[in-house]
Amino acid sequence: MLHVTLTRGARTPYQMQQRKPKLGQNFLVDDNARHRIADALGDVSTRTVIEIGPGHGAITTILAERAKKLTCIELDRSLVPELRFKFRNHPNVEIVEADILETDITALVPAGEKALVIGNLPYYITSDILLHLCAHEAAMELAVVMMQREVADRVAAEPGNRDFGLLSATVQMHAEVANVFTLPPGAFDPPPDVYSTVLRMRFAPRFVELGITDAAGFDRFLKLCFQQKRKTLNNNLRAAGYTSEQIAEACGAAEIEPSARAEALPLDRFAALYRAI
Ligand SMILES: C[S@@+](CC[C@H](N)C(=O)[O-])C[C@H]1O[C@@H](n2cnc3c(N)ncnc32)[C@H](O)[C@@H]1O
Repeated sequence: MLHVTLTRGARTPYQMQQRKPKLGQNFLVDDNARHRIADALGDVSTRTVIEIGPGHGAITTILAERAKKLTCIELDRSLVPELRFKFRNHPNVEIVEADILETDITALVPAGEKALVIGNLPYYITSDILLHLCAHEAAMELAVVMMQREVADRVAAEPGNRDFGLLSATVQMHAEVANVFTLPPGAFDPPPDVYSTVLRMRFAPRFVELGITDAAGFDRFLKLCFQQKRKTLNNNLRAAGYTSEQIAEACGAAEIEPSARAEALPLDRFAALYRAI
């Protein structure tokens, strides 16, 4: 007979065989941290919560006791039976085997409600997940998401900061972003090579306020402005096919120097430039 003695935080033989680094599987093993991240969602007793990548259920276990409804999206099919077994006595918990990027988040949220989203994200697709959340912003109030610290710094950066870029501008058009806390690699098993930061994103699209009627067109325009981060707006927009005259005129109307770089512009200036051009 095999006898295994487990210390707190140690993995069972079952869990060891489950780890798939390609799926970004760095499991949260710091007990205090998993409570802090769950607490950052606030009162969920009347809410629908969507968890991205429940893994072995570090955060799920806490929210299963608190949420009115908890829907967990897990891509790794070998984790799904374990999760379904673990939460078999929680009728409020649903484990869905799916790729979050292929999931219609809006369809998971009952009509008239706004969901809360939580996740210790798989880091290899963090930006894609953030953009996917933004695309479904109307169905959500808040997301509390953990990601590599450097990516979180970029998402939360303000104009003029060297971290401010396309990801910052795009996400900040859809949500107010706040840094919640940062964790060292030792909070995870296996420990990643990087620190991790939890961000709170409160969905509050700014398109109407900034006079943008075509959000998708504006997102595409931002990509052109940041095409080459170190180049001036004039050069990036020239490369995108605008003439010098068009750029000079639009920059004049938007009160921007054509020699400015996109990383220095606040969102309302991008909006003014888009409207003018
Ligand atoms: C960083 S782990 C977090 C696991 C767990 N929530 C925790 O904190 O310990 C990321 C989880 O996302 C899952 N995952 C990876 N890619 C995914 C995708 N495209 N859609 C849904 N889940 C995914 C992984 O299998 C893994 O369980």
